[in-house]
Amino acid sequence: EAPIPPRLGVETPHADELSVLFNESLDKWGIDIFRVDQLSNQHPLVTVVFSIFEKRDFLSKFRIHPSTLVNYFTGIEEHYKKDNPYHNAVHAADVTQSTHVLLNAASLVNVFSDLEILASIFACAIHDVNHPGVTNQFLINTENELAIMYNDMSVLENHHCAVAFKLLQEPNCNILKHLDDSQRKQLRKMVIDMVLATDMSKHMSLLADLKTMVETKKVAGGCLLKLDNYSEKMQIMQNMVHCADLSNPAKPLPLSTQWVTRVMEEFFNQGDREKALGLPVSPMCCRETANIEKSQVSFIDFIVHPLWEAWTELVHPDAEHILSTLEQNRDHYSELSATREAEEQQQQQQQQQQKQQA
Ligand SMILES: COc1ccc(C2=NN(C3CCN(c4nc(N)nc5ccccc45)CC3)C(=O)[C@@H]3CC=CC[C@H]23)cc1OC
Ligand SMILES: [Mg+2]
Ligand SMILES: [Zn+2]
Repeated sequence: EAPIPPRLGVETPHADELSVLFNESLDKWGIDIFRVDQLSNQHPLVTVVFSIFEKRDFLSKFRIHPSTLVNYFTGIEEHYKKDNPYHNAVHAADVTQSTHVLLNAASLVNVFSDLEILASIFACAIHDVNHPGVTNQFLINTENELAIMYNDMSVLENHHCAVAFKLLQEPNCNILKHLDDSQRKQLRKMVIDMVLATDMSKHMSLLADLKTMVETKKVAGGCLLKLDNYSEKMQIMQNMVHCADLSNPAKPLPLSTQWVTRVMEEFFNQGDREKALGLPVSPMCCRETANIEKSQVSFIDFIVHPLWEAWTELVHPDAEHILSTLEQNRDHYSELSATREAEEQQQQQQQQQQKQQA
């Protein structure tokens, strides 16, 4: 019989501290996921997934042996590239835990079945697996084998799904073994639909559909429609995972700034490679000219805030505190960028004066 894994799914000398942290904050927006990474001996994804599955009683509901769960998500975690500054297992753990919190919104209670919740958590955990640390456009521009494999269509997102489902076939990794065929087929379709929707090129159409749903919900007297058809329910699940994927600027500032440093480092590494290859450098990827604070303000204004505004309306009033954190953070970056701009102008004036005096 397979051995029972350790309490939190991972061997760590900090097991007590980690279980205190989870008891306090696993269900909270703003858990320090970087501390979870440290306390879990760099197994943030395994321990977050294991703890969420336990909390939601998924091991018994879906008859998943704890060692199978640990084997599979350890394999997934190993396929997240540790030397990616941003798209690594900590990001996957962050998106998974964030979605776990969003699912607990009062207005979403009884909307999703256990299978739909399992699919959402699973989709988050695997949504960036084996990410190469560059964008779809870079893979397409360099005719990378992944772009050839997926004909330039949602190249990364197709790859993440394929890697995750292939790993299920490894020995003692099939966590879906005791689902019946119909459940397994439904889960596979839902996971693919959610992961493919994390491609930023789908953002505008996803948001448009969400806004339409919010409008119809208003008409239906404010409560969330009893969503009976698959496409409406999947729209909400896709937007929920997409919100979690775009949740960095909506987290407490000390967490948000760490994500900014990480994502810009990953973008700058791509910019270095584009320069070396004589390719045009992608937006926000040039370490010499990028204005980090300005990029955050426009990322929030054009992309993150419109999405979270719509999500907050959909689940009103459960996400108000998230939207206000996002707005506070936006003002912080905007003030920072104004101060930096003023300093730069002052320096230029001083340099001009020194030139004139010389
Ligand atoms: C913490 O801070 C960030 C975290 C994640 C990302 C992410 N960014 N993106 C894209 C987003 C839109 N981008 C813009 N391009 C162009 N031409 N113009 C723009 C003008 C204003 C804003 C954005 C853009 C390209 C990159 C991903 O695709 C990642 C993968 C999936 C989800 C989000 C990720 C960015 C962050 O800060 C900038
Ligand atoms: Mg992705
Ligand atoms: Zn992601």
